[in-house]
Amino acid sequence: MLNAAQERAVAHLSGPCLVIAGAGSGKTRVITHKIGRLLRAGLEPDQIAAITFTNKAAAEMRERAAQLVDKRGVASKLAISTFHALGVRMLRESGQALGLKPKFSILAADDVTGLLRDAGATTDNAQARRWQWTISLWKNAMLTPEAAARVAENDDERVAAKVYARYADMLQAYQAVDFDDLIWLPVTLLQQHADVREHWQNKLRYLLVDEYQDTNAAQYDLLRLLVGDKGRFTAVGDDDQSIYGWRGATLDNLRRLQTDWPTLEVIKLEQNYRSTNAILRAANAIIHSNPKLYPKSLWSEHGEGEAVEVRAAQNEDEEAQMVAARIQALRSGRNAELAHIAVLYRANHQSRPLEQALRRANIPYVVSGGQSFFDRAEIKDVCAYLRLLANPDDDPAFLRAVTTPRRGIGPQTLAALSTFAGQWKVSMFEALFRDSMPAAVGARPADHLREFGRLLHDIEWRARTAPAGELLREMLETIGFRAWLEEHSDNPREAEQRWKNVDDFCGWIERKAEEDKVGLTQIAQTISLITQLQERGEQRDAVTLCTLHAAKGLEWPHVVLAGCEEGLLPFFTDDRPLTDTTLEEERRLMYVGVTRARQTLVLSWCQKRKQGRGAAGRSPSRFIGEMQTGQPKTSNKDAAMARIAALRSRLGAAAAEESAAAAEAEAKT
Ligand SMILES: Nc1ncnc2c1ncn2[C@@H]1O[C@H](COP(=O)(O)OP(=O)(O)OP(=O)(O)O)[C@@H](O)[C@H]1O
Ligand SMILES: [Mg+2]
Repeated sequence: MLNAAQERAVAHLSGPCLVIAGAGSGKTRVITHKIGRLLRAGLEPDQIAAITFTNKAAAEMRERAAQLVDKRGVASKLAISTFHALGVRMLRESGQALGLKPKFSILAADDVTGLLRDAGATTDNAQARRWQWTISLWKNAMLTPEAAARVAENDDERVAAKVYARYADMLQAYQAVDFDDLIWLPVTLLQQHADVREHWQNKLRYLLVDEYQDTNAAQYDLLRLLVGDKGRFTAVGDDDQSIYGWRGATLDNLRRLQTDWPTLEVIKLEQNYRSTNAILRAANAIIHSNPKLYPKSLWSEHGEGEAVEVRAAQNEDEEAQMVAARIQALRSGRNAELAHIAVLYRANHQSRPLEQALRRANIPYVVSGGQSFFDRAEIKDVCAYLRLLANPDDDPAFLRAVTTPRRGIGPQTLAALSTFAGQWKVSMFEALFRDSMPAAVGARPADHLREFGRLLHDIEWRARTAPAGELLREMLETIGFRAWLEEHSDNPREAEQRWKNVDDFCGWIERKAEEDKVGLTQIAQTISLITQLQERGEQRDAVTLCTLHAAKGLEWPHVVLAGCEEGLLPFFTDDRPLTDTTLEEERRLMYVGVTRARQTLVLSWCQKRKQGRGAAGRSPSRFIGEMQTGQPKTSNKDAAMARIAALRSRLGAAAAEESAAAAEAEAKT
């Protein structure tokens, strides 16, 4: 169940303990087992606090802990949560000391942007977001508005500090906190109020922290204040998986742990229990190029396994089709469950072509830790029309479509229509055509409603002959959807992006209709089926689509890492060129991705990718080269190795050997 080193970490209860080890070596397992050990040592479940990085990870940990401590009800009392959720709890219970009422509200990111627009007396959303970013960094560095004003280095920052001061007053007046406050207010609370500090130190007798490498300075302070000088805590982490530097996470926290607690027991785990050696070799080779805080090399007893594959595609659509084909091959060839397959990527926008290809191939999927293309408001709006076409009795779809755009139909009218439909036991759409409907909702609203009904009837009728894409575009034109988007977006750029999404969606419908030789109504039926399944959460056997950041800590038997290209992974642009620091962080991100795979791993990249209105040529990620040679290289050699990778994947293994040998020779010179 546990190896010797893990057992040592679990058994060490007397003082502070740090487990520092590579991916898949069982760090999270140490935490769950240690929870069990602490319970057996006599601690009450609510005296144990375990901190994870995401809510999803917290839920998973509670599940695993429940299996270990078979007593019913015990696991639900454990304080397993994210740092932020712990902060909420502390503020609700003890925030009065800071003048915060227990019922304070927590602002979402766009609420904050709105407040900052007011605080800075501007309508410029982009400017407000820049302030938001700066203020967030200040809060994470524990700087008050006054302190921020002192450290501000230029005019922009001085203005931001003024906005910060006004924003802080607004929060106080509204009894509201933002996300960053959830860490630094508890820190302030514990620093300034000895009685509160004592209270929480007695309440939480043992602290366990997963993914410690991604904590920031404020979180470290919270940890230190909570455990006091007794040092009753265990932190586990991997310096090679630190991927939140851009949000202020700092590896200094690993060093600080050793200086702040001289008795710290540091335990390393070497054996990996997750992956095959082919995958681990790739991971080791990539991370080898980064400077080392704690050198380590992963190995496992899972045998060599299948070679890591590199595949090139012409563009992102072809890449997505290739991913879909790969999934089908895994399913039919090896009987793989869809839940055992993940497609990972660097940037959220990469999910769009992937989602479209999976839908076209009827492969169920879930998008985790990011927004699905099909979840975007504008796409859901269009889908509401399609769902209504597929099934006129779909009342939720009716409600969305009939009010998008507004058409002069208000909530009262809809409430009256709903009551009327209920009396007649028909759907709202069908109710539109009952003779007594106008009497129930009023003459004018009835006209608007019927006009909407006629529009849909007309589309349904024409869908029998007209090509799907054309019809859909025409419908969007008729209802004035683009103008509506413009009205309901924060700024022209956002409106344009949203319209582009809709346009993409129409293009996708067009292609699907041509390929499957079907009309709009049939397509609408497939779409509505998948959409509803996803909304009801009934998608148990589904492929996971996930950004690399959200994939941390998770594992799947089969992984495809899409978009392994220069510019995307590592990510950089002309405005944001790579520095040593960002390149190292990108490399760790690649390492996180590669180490999610248990049995098979495919890395794919595109020779061309859409950019603005055109498409730009791309070259394979330097990390592919690093993986294939296993050596850190000079930049010259990089380019040659990238060409080798390109050749190998383009020509297929056998044919590539000859050309690759030539390129390899070139690389040596
Ligand atoms: N001693 C062990 N015996 C058998 N399986 C183990 C052992 N330790 C860990 N595992 C398994 O290995 C896999 C990886 O473990 P775990 O997720 O705890 O690693 P981790 O170090 O937290 O990885 P990451 O760095 O990705 O978060 C899991 O499936 C876990 O159940
Ligand atoms: Mg883990």
